[in-house]
Amino acid sequence: MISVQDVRVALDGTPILHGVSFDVASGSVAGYVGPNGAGKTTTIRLLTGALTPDAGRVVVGGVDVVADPVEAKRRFGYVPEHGHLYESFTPTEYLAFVGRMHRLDEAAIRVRTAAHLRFWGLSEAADQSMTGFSKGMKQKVLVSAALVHDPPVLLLDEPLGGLDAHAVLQTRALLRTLAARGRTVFYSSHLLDAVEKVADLVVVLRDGRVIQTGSPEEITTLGGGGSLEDAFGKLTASADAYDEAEVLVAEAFGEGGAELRGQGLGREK
Ligand SMILES: Nc1ncnc2c1ncn2[C@@H]1O[C@H](COP(=O)(O)OP(=O)(O)OP(=O)(O)O)[C@@H](O)[C@H]1O
Repeated sequence: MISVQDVRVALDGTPILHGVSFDVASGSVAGYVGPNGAGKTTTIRLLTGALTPDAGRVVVGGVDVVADPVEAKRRFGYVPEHGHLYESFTPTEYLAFVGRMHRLDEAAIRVRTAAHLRFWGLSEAADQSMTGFSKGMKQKVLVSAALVHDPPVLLLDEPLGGLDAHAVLQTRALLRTLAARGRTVFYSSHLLDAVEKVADLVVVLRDGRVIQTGSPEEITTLGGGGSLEDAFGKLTASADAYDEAEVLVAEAFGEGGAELRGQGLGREK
């Protein structure tokens, strides 16, 4: 489970999170969504212990991240937005390296590495240097590395970067399967349709505050029906994107401006 209670953080003297609270039960997937700059990555940095809150409490896998950072780190796997892996390694070497850091025995490392690489269709590339890997292939290795020690909690920051349609489906199936087996999944993303399809719980963040928490159905109902994307637009009070695009094109190309607001000529049918 994950519990974040009344967390406040300032960075360089600027308050970024203003009393953020939410709970994610074991066996569920939480989608953490919010506009650019809302504070999603800052929250993940708190969950991983990379950042210490100025106030409040952060518990991951039942362990207080500030009080016992070493034990907390054993409880989660983390897929960062811009993950770094040692590209001169092969996937087999890299996953073994990560597994050894977690003190797994060699037999467990072999079994888990083979299973993960087979799942992602990377068995044939298992012993190739990752230097020439595509972004998606590297992302699959990063997800595998986050899971190699079978953590009770999985933290993902925009995990779908570079993944093709099939890999997106696989990721969704993997997250749902992990949740069904009792793991806790925390999934931060801008991709609302992806979140809608996988999450039991959606936490909507805006300007460093949780403005809504509920199932995808509850959030869309609160937003007046439609898709999670529509509800998100209303909840986060973002301007009508089609109106804004109209004004941009008009202003940038000298065809007038604000009077076009509301016409939304390019609007999808
Ligand atoms: N080191 C820092 N010093 C000062 N402000 C920072 C620092 N890091 C982030 N911020 C600010 O904190 C706010 C939240 O940033 P954060 O990266 O958590 O947002 P986010 O929701 O992950 O955004 P995005 O969706 O664009 O990745 C932003 O306004 C950002 O400018």
